[in-house]
Amino acid sequence: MKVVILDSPAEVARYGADIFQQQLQRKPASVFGLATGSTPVQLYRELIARNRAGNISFRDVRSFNLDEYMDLPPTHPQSYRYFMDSEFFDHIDIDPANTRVPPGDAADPITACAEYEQAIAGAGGIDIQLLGIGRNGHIGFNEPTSCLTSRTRVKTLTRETIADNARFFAEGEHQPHLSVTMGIGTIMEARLVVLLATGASKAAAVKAMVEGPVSAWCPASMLQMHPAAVVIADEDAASHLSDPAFFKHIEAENQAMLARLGRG
Ligand SMILES: N[C@@H]1[C@@H](O)[C@H](O)[C@@H](COP(=O)(O)O)O[C@@H]1O
Repeated sequence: MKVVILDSPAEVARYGADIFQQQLQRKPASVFGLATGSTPVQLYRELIARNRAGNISFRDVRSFNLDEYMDLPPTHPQSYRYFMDSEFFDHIDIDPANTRVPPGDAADPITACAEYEQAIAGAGGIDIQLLGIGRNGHIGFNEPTSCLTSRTRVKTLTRETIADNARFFAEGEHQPHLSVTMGIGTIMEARLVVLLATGASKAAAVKAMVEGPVSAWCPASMLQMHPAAVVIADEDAASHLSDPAFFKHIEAENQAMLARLGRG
């Protein structure tokens, strides 16, 4: 697991956007696994700006989102489909038909989850999976105790996650307690995983993910087993790590090596 610690959320967004840009230059028809939440919004804005400037194109990209609430119609402002359209897809040159979000409103979610997995496999698998992290270490909606090899399925949200996300719902408004999420096994099959973490509220989860035992109590800790996972954290989110200076040293060495190889 590579850990990159940067000064600010803006730098986290730029570093993440650079990874997507390099991937698009290598493979214009990339398959992206995308995430919602407040953390990736700046990265999406950065990608939108680069798309508008003509530096990158999403014309041939296909995308699969990580998760969706159960029983919220795609037109609901808190649905993740609505979020992705309004925060990202509506502002870039992606073909809307190539964007998929898990089937939260399917009449038969079990069959629909299996079809979602088949669609990812049919697209050739995910090149980059973008992730945020919940305060309890969840990724997607894979809450603590999730099976570490799980596939796309219906998941019950913890009380903590429901409370964390309540800020997005109006008082008295129905807030789903169920979700459809890619599984941890699904995420682990992505060729590259990029997890963004910003703010002090994520510091304990980041420490558990990076330093803790691999455990279903911290689903993100499974990324320690991924051959190509990059955690991009700001100083606040990295503040509980035992030795942040070591990760900075590694990154400086990596950048120097890339510069020597002419890939900086
Ligand atoms: N299902 C999403 C996750 O994919 C996201 O990573 C997490 C953190 O959100 P935020 O980035 O707003 O802190 O919240 C939600 O529960």
